[in-house]
Amino acid sequence: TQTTRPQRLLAAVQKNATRGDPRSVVKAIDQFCRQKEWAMNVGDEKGCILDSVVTEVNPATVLELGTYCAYSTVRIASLLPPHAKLITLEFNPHNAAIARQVIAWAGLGDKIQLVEGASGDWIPKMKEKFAIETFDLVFLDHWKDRYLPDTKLMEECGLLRKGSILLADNVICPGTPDYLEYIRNSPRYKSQYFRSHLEYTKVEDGLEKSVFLG
Ligand SMILES: O=C(NCCCCc1cc2ccncc2s1)c1cc(-c2ccc(F)cc2)cc(O)c1O
Ligand SMILES: [Mg+2]
Repeated sequence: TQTTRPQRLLAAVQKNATRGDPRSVVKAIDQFCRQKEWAMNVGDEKGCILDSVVTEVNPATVLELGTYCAYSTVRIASLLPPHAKLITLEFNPHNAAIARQVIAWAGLGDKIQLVEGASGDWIPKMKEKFAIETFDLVFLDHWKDRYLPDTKLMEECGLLRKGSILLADNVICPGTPDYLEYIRNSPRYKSQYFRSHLEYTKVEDGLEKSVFLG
């Protein structure tokens, strides 16, 4: 029977990446997406911007909304200090199953907790279920029309502290106009746009980095 794109991406990781070497997993996925099939990973160009934000923030707690095949999950976790924790939410059970195997191949299982379900359901349960106070860094990469409601939900649930960083993918393509409008005009955030391109293409896209001011 026909394989899925995430299954073919996982096969490329298992064929071309070294077990326990997260950067080789990232490289194998980028190679697969450039040479074989496009996939909606943050990619290598925006990935470098992501790397610089992660190393600058040096977060102890990270929330990723939208795992897909765990490309950015692995990319972020490979830069975290020891004992730091990354929680990643994925809605699609098939993608989650593939992501778990990519995370295992990278050897990052002890830093990453993958949770299956919808952000709107899980955000209100974060504190009690995962003993989380607040997140130092949130990477938004899920449904583009959920960035704004979920940011408001994180505020309401007290998951953001003065200095928490939100980093949002795809603010141009596919685009998150209501989120950009809110976050750039709210007195509670200081935002900065990092211009780049849609993964593996020449189409404009970018990351919006916002600091919660409390
Ligand atoms: O949709 C995208 N990403 C979200 C997938 C939805 C997965 C979800 C995870 C989750 C977790 C918790 N609650 C709810 C949800 S929903 C996405 C799409 C494109 C793109 C760009 C140009 C195209 F022509 C076609 C696609 C590029 C990207 O970088 C993306 O990230
Ligand atoms: Mg994205």
